[in-house]
Amino acid sequence: MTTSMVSSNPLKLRRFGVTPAFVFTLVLLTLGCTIGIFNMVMSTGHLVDGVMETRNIDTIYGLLAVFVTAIILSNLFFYLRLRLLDSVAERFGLALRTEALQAAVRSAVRADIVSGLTVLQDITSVQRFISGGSIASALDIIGGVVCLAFVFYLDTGFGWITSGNILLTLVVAWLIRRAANRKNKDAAADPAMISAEMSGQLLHPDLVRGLGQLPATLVRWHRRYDAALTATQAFDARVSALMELQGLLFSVCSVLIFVHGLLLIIAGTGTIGLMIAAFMMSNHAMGAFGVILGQWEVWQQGTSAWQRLRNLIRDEGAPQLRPIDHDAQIGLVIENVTFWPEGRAKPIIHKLSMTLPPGCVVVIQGRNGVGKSTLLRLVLGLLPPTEGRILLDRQDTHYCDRAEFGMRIGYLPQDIQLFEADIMTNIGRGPNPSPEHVVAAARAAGAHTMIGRLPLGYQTPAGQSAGLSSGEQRLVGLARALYGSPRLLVLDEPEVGLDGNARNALRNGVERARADGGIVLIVSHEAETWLDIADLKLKLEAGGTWSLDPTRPEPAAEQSKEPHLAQPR
Ligand SMILES: Nc1ncnc2c1ncn2[C@@H]1O[C@H](COP(=O)(O)OP(=O)(O)OP(=O)(O)O)[C@@H](O)[C@H]1O
Repeated sequence: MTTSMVSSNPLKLRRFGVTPAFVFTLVLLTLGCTIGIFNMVMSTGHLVDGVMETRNIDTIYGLLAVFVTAIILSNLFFYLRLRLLDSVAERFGLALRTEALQAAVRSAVRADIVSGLTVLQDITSVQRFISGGSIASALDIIGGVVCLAFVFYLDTGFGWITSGNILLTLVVAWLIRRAANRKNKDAAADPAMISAEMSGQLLHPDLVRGLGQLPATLVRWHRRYDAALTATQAFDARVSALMELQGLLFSVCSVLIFVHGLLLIIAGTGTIGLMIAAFMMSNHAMGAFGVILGQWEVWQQGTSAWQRLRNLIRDEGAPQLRPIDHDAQIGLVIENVTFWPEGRAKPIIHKLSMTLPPGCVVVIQGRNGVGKSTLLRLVLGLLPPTEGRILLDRQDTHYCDRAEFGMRIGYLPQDIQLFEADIMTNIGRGPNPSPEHVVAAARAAGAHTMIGRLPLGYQTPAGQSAGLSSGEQRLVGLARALYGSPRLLVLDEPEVGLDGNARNALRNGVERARADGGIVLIVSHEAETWLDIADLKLKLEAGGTWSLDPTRPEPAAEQSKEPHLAQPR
C-alpha cells in the first residue's frame, strides 16, 4: 500500500547533476581522448614513412614530442572525465543515503521486509558503477566506433578484420551474460546467501543446540553450500574460458592486421606507416569493445541496484504532511478508522471511532491475532488507515513530521527491540540525551535500581548481543517509552516477563504518565489487572468489530472532559 507518490521517477538524473551540458562535456572529453590518440597514430604513420625516406634523427625527436603531448592530453581528458563521474557518484550517495534508508524503514514497517542493509549495498553498487569505469567504458565505445571508421578509411581490409574481432567480442559478452543470467535465476544457489541464512540460524544458538538441531542443520547447510559452490565455480570457469578465448581472438586479429599490412606493402599499395597506424587504431577500437567484458558484472549489479532503489523510493515515498486541524479536539481522536489490507476477506479494524482526552487510560483486549498490535501501529501512524484518520492533539499521526511526532509518544512494542548502544542512549533515544530525564524515566519505569546493579550502570551495552535478561530489557524498553513525559503512551503487552516488583513499577509508570496529562493505550491479555487504572475497555473482535465500555460507572463530571464513547455501526 503506497502512502503517497514522490514522483513516477524519483531518481531523475538531473538531481545528481547529470544535465545535458554535463553529458555534452563528457562526450567532448571522450572525443578529446580519441583525438589525442588520432593525433598520435597519424603522426606516427606519417613520420615513420618520412623517417624511412629521409633517415632524419630530428624527425624521431619530433615523433617523440608528438607522442608525449598526445599521451599527456589523452590522460588529462581521461582524468577530467573520471573526476566528473566521481562527482556524480558522490552527489548520488549524499542525496540518497537518508532518503533511501527512510524508505527502507517505511517498507519494513509496512510489509515486514527488512531492507536497510540491502539499500546501503545498493547505493554503494550504483556509486561503484558510476565512478568505477563502467560508464567511462561505455563512453569509450563512441571513441571505438570513430576509430573503427578510421580503420576502414585507411583500408577496408583492416576494417573488416577489426569488425570481425569486435563482432566476436560482442558474441563472447552475450555468452557471458547468458551464463550469468542462468546462474542468477537460481538465487538460492548463491553461496553467500546460503552462508547468510546459516548465520541467521546461529543467532539462536540455544534453540539450535537445545533442540539438538545442530547436526541436521550442518548437514543441510553443507549439502546446499557445496552444490552452490560447485555451480559458482563452474560459472567462473566458463567465464574465464570465454575471456581467454577473447584474448586469443585479439591476438589473432593483431597478427592478421600485420599480415594484411605486409601484403599491402608487398603489393605496393601500403607503407609501414600505414600498417602501424592501422595496427594502433584497430587495437584501440577492439580494446574499447573488449573492456565491456570486464565491466559486465559491475554494469549489471549497478543497473539492478539503481532499479531497486528507484522502485523503493517511488513506492515508499514519505507521507505528505497534513496541516493541524484546529477544529478537532485536543487529545487522541480516532475517527471512523478502517484497516483492511488487500487480499483479506474482512477488515482487521472496522469504522473505529473514539475521542480520548488527556489523562485517559484505555485497556485493549481481544484474542490472539484479532488486530490489537495493528491498532496500536495505526495509532502511532506507522500504518496508514484504509479509511478514516487518527489525530493526536489535532495533528494527523500518519501524515506528520516523524522526528517531531516521535518526541511526543512513548512506545513499548511486544518484542522490545533495544538498539546496539548503551542503556543511556537507548532510554534517551539518541546520542546526546539529557541524563536527568533518562534517570527520571528509569525511575518512573522502576528500572533505576536494576540499572544501578549492572557493572557499567547506564553505560552498559543494551543491544541484542549484550546479554541483558529479557526482564531487564523490558524495563529499559519501558523507561524508553516513558522518557520525556510523552503525550501518548502505547504499551503492547507490557506486563509479559515482569516480576511482581516490576509490575508495580509499571503500574506506577502508567499512573505517572496519566497524571502528567498523557493518554495511555495498553494492550493486555490480562485486562482485568488494569481495570482499576483504566477509564475505558476496548474489546476487539474478529472481522474488525469492536466495543468500547467505561470500566466504572460514568461519574457526573463535565461531559467535555470525559472520553467520548462511540459505538460500532
Ligand atoms: N500491514 C499488514 N498487512 C496485512 N496484514 C496485516 C498487517 N498488519 C497486521 N496484519 C494482520 O493482522 C492480523 C492481526 O495481527 P496483530 O498482530 O495486530 O494481532 P494481535 O491481536 O496483536 O495478536 P496477538 O495477541 O497474538 O499479539 C494478523 O493476521 C496479521 O497478519
